[in-house]
Amino acid sequence: MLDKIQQQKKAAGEYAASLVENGMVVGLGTGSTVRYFVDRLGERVANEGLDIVGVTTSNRTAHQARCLGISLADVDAVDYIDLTVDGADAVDPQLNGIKGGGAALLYEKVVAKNSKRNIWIVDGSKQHAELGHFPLPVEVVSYGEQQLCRLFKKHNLNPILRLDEDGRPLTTDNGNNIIDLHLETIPFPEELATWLSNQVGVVEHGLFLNVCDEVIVGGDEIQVLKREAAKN
Ligand SMILES: O=C(CO)[C@H](O)[C@H](O)COP(=O)(O)O
Repeated sequence: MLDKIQQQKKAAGEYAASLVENGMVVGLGTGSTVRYFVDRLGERVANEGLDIVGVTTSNRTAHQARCLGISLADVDAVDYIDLTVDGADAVDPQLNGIKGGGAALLYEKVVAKNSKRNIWIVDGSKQHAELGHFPLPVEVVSYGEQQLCRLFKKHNLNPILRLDEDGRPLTTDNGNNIIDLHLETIPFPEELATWLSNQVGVVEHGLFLNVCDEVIVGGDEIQVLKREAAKN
């Protein structure tokens, strides 16, 4: 029996899978919500002969998709991605968000930037009036990461190097590490994003601004939030 949050994740994932059409190149995000989406896509491939090519954002999702018989292509082997479905850790009313709780933010951003349409699938707990509630992941090269931590501390960004279950610095699929910034709020996300991108040793940050076109919130009734409507 799934708890309420899992039910919402499943509902959002399965709804998003119903939007995928024959012939599409589909970006496959990462995380527990995307897992439901990919499961349902796999069912559609097996039962309906749905003909799609997936572009994955992590080794975990690639493994799941392969096991389900979903054809995959490298991001560089396709002209563009028709639709990417991904999860999010926090979403604000303008459909900006924080991603990277699952440490896949770099490939997620590369795939999102090469997609015509980006949909995020979330449970209700991910919606916030302002970003910052969820720690902001920053992917960094390991060489000099303590120097970056000191710099972030100096700027009151409350950095904590993310550890794996063995207590060692967590390594991403790209061999980098993650520093989480524990911020109460992010009043100026654009400025923070630019500042982070300018720091040597930062590979990517988890602020996804003006990326998402639609958010699907799972529940007894599915809510679909659209960027155009959010802007008005
Ligand atoms: O950004 C991500 C991974 O890097 C995930 O999409 C995000 O963490 C949401 O995960 P979940 O669906 O498990 O709540």
